[in-house]
Amino acid sequence: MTTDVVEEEAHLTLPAATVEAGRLRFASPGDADQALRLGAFNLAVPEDLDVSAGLAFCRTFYQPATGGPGDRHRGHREHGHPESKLGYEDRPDQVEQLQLESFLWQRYLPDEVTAVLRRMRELTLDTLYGVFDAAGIPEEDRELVTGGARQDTGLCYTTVNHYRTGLSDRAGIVEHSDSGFITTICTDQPGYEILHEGRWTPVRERAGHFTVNLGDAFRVLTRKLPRPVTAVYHRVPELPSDADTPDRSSFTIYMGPRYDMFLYQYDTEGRLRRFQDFRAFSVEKAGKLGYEFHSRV
Ligand SMILES: O=C(O)CCC(=O)C(=O)O
Ligand SMILES: [Fe+2]
Repeated sequence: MTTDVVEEEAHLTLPAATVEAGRLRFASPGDADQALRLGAFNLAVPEDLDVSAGLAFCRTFYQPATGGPGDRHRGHREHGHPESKLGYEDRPDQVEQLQLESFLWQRYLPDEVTAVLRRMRELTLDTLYGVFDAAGIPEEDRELVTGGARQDTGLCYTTVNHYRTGLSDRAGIVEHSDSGFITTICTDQPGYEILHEGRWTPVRERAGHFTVNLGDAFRVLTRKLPRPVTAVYHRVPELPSDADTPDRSSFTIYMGPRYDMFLYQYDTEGRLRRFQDFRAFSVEKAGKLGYEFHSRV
């Protein structure tokens, strides 16, 4: 008798959390520990949040403008977004992306998309504060290190990603860590992988959940604390073109320091110190990874 051995690629299941009445709750204390160590976890999509307008926008933003000048669903490749320091980017991987600061959503995006993003911004803020709790960051320091995330005076933006499967011989999105404190990702398909114990590992999708990444600003802040946070290295490998499957979409909410601020770090005695100018840090990081830093920042 022969036994068929099905080689299955090892998938990783991320720890899970929910936000209830504005407070982040991990499924267990073990999930909280693992989330900080991995720098990634799943966050339940609240029952009253319908993300479909956001995913629909991922499938139209790059299309040529057709409607009147007021059509904010399309035409973002050519738009220019003069008010934004970020805007549209045709990247060297499969992704073309639109990045817009939160104070510009109302101006440039369809109303129903702005509504979804605002709700996700609230959720991301509650989640950030929950991770600060888990990492032991004193409440009185949070305004300073985030530049006022609660008042929306830090840097908050959305990234809208279209994975162009027609472009072959390039990654979906190249490996990177996110630069800020936190990124909440909503996607319609698997593909997200993290570097885990030295191996690129696909992450199992958890239905009804966002993926949350913790970034460089968190890693720097907590490096010398008893519970250091990892800035998760992540990527999406090249996605094949498939007539039966629409191109992969994702959109995110990012929160980090403003580029005119400092990154901070606790020393071994727990004293908060300036670490590095965040813009200089970002330019240096872009240089190491071989890409151009936003020319308008
Ligand atoms: O699309 C994804 O799953 C990840 C996107 C991402 O890493 C980013 O926008 O920084
Ligand atoms: Fe990312």
